[in-house]
Amino acid sequence: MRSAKDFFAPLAVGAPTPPRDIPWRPSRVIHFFDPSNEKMAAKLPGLIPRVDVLLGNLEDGVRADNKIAAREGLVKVAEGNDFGETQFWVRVNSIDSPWGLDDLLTLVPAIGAKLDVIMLPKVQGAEDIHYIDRLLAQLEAKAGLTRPILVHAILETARGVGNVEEICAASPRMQGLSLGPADLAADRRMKTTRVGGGHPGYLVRQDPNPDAPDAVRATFQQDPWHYTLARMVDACVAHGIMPYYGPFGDIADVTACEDQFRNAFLLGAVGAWSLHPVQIDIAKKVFSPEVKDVEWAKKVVDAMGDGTGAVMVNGTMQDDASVKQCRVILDLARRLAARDADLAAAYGLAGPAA
Ligand SMILES: CC(C)(COP(=O)(O)OP(=O)(O)OC[C@H]1O[C@@H](n2cnc3c(N)ncnc32)[C@H](O)[C@@H]1OP(=O)(O)O)[C@@H](O)C(=O)NCCC(=O)NCCSC(=O)C[C@](C)(O)C(=O)O
Ligand SMILES: [Mg+2]
Repeated sequence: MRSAKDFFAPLAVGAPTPPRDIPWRPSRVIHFFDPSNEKMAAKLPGLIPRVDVLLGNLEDGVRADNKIAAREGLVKVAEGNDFGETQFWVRVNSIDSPWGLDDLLTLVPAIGAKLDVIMLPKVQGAEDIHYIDRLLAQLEAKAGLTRPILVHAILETARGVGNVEEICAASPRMQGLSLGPADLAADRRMKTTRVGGGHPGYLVRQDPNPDAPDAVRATFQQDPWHYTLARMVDACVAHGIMPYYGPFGDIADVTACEDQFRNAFLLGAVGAWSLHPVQIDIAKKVFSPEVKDVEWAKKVVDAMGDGTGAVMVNGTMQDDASVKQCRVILDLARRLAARDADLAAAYGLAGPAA
């Protein structure tokens, strides 16, 4: 185990100092594209200003015979676009695959200065983060980078879920976690073949009515991802990093996608992935607080004065704890409003500096 005293020392001579805090930037939507797909790459100039995070995906979803084209395509995208306020991330291939090492050896020297975050799939434990932590420090030093690249882990194996705390704590570079529901379902031997979302068989049923034993009993679908997501949120918050819901594979079912994203938002996630342009606005809407909730939060914060004691607001008790809940909403609304004039107007909060 590393000493707490050198946790923030660079892991290679000449590498940038590891971050003490993960900077907050809007990340309601992480938009995935395949850099080997020219049609998708052609859409990027229009997509970049619409998304909080643009992510070039090199891993699953990219054909094996396109892996090198995708890596090279990502370099071209980085070189040929100005990302403005939008974050630029990559999902590299896993470190046990034939491509993971070359992804890192190519991308860090070529476009490391533009890459905000490297998303690492199939993380099993702290040892995977330690490996990439040292390797990135060596590559950053060699490339003369002055800003450390952050690391985001996908939780998509049973072992990864079991080690979630250690993964979050493994490096000051850790930026966040996403849920990988498809690989996780397979690894756990769950019997759903869907990419995220619910399942009609995963339900609870209303008790029988003794007066009408043959009456239809209502059923209520449950969320099979609730346990994992809640565990991720606790681990991330405990270590000062950010939890994200992952993908929702039923692109055509925009209603269920919105529901799944909202469940994650309510539980504490900061964003979700979009796999198709139709999911971008869903994520942005869901992960921005609703106007009525911002108005309520303002009202409670105003009524609570210095934030201590107990008062009644619209028939409900508010105290030191509930004002903190309201500040969570208001703080997020303020941060988003400061970057988005439309949200600022809707919330009645200060907008971007002119
Ligand atoms: C689902 C697919 C095949 C439907 O693609 P399509 O072309 O059949 O759809 P479409 O509706 O016909 O597309 C309309 C237009 O939008 C374009 N388009 C479509 N998608 C995008 C996009 N993302 N970004 C930019 N442009 C996009 C597409 O090229 C087309 O352009 P056109 O009008 O010029 O013909 C396609 O959207 C796609 O490949 N999306 C990304 C898939 C992906 O990244 N999968 C991996 C992430 S999920 C995962 O890995 C799991 C996890 C976490 O690991 C685990 O749970 O274990
Ligand atoms: Mg996966």
